[in-house]
Formats: sequence, structure tokens, C-alpha cells
Amino acid sequence: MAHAWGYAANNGPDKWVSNFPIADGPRQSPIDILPGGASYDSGLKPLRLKYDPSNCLEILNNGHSFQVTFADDSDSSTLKEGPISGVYRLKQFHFHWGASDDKGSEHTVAGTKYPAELHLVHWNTKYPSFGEAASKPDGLAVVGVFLKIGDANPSLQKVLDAFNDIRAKGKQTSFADFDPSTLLPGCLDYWTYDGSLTTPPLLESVTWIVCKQPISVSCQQMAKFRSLLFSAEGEPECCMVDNYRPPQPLKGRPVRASFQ
Ligand SMILES: O=C(O)/C=C/c1cccc(OCc2cccc(CC(=O)O)c2)c1
Ligand SMILES: [Zn+2]
Repeated sequence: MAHAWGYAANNGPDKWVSNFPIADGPRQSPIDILPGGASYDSGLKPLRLKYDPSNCLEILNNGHSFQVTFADDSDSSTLKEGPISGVYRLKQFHFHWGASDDKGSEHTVAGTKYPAELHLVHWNTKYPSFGEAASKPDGLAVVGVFLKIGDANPSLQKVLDAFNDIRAKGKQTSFADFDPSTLLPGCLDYWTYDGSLTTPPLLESVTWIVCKQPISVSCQQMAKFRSLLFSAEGEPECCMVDNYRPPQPLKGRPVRASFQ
């Protein structure tokens, strides 16, 4: 029977280690990023992101978050350069958020929590598939983008407008012609470190690329995030909020900055 992990007191991040012992591993994510502790690396290249909106397939409530899934059978939506070698294909993007605006991001910056965090998940094409790549130390590259309360984000609104069809766990609907680069900040300065998936199976296969500059989200748009449900149709309604793992021990890992 699939392990029913979640974010509640009885199955949340503090309980995951019992079924996923790697939760106490040497390269777990997220982390608290200390800008003063990051070392500028002039060898780090700018991120080279190329996304094709026609690869966008559907939007899904998976009971932990919602995700927008992309066709990954060609190199038409890829991440190259930055801290990685080779070509990584975009598989999906999703978010983590809080019950209130004072929390919700997974990574934090000198202890500062943002109300939400976007993850753009890419897999290394030296492996045959996402599933294969997910178990390799250089298998995945996730671009993290913080969301900060401000003006309404028109690009994000296109995603939120699909929520009525995916309110409950397991619901999905087609979602086409969306360009995820419209969710990126204007400045692509980043921090990078070796980490893991932030949900079970917590595989230590992620090169994290966390953008320094946040994108904007309005209070009303944050309320729309919180209208989703962890629960499936016919179950007692449970609002999808606080679906974030708190920062994990750095355990001596270097954090590099692409900027001074
Ligand atoms: O059996 C299952 O429920 C899942 C199996 C599985 C098997 C292999 C990989 C994998 O990845 C899930 C995933 C993908 C992308 C990001 C994250 C973490 C996050 O939310 O940032 C988790 C999941
Ligand atoms: Zn995530």
C-alpha cells in the first residue's frame, strides 16, 4: 500500500523518516540560504532556459500540490548551462505555499520565509527518463523561485484560472500553450547547491538553482492557492495549505552564488 505521507501532524515532515530514512541523509532539501555564507563562483554560467509553450499538457491536483506537466519526449523545453553540464528537460512545475503570507516557501533566506515557492523540475537527458534520472546524483535540476506579496501576477493568473477544475485530489484538466518562462524573475542571479527532492521519496538527486529575485503574487492570488484541497471528492474537505518542508541541516555543503 502506498505510504500516505502528507503535511499533517500525523504524517508530516517530522514523520517522513520512518518510511524514508534518507530524510536524515547528507544532502537533504530545502535549506536556509545564508547569503553571507555563499561563495561567489565566477565559473558559474548564466541559466540557459528555453521553453516551448506547445509542450504544456495538463494541470493536476496530486494531493500534495498542483503541478503543470510538460511533454518531455524531445529537447524543446530545456535547461542548460548554469551550474549543470548537459541538457535537462522540463518535466513539470509546481508550488509550495502557506496558510498565511508569513510562511510557505521551502527554502528560506537568512531565516526569511516567503509566502510561496515555485519549482521547475528538469531531468538529465543522459538518462532515459525522469524516473531513471530521479535516482542519480546528477539526475535532476530544480529551479526555485520565491513569490513575494505585491502586484497581481498576470502569468500566474492563467494557472490559477484553471483551479476550478482541479479543486480536489486526483482531479486534472488539459492546460495548453503556457510558457513557464513568464513565471521567471527579470534577474536570473541564483544560488546553487546539491540537494534532494523536498517530498518523499526525498531522493538526493537534485542540483538546486534558487533565484535571488522573487516574482510577485497578490494577496487575492494567494487566497486562490489556498482554495485547493488535499482531500479527494467525497472526503471531508481539507484545505491545501502549508505544503512545505522546513529547512534541513546543511551538513557542510557549499552554497555557491552566481553573483557578487
Ligand atoms: O510513488 C510515489 O508516490 C512517487 C514516486 C516518485 C519516484 C521518483 C521520483 C518522484 O518524484 C516526485 C517529485 C518530483 C519532483 C519534485 C518533487 C519534490 C518537490 O515537490 O519539489 C518530488 C516520485
Ligand atoms: Zn517542490
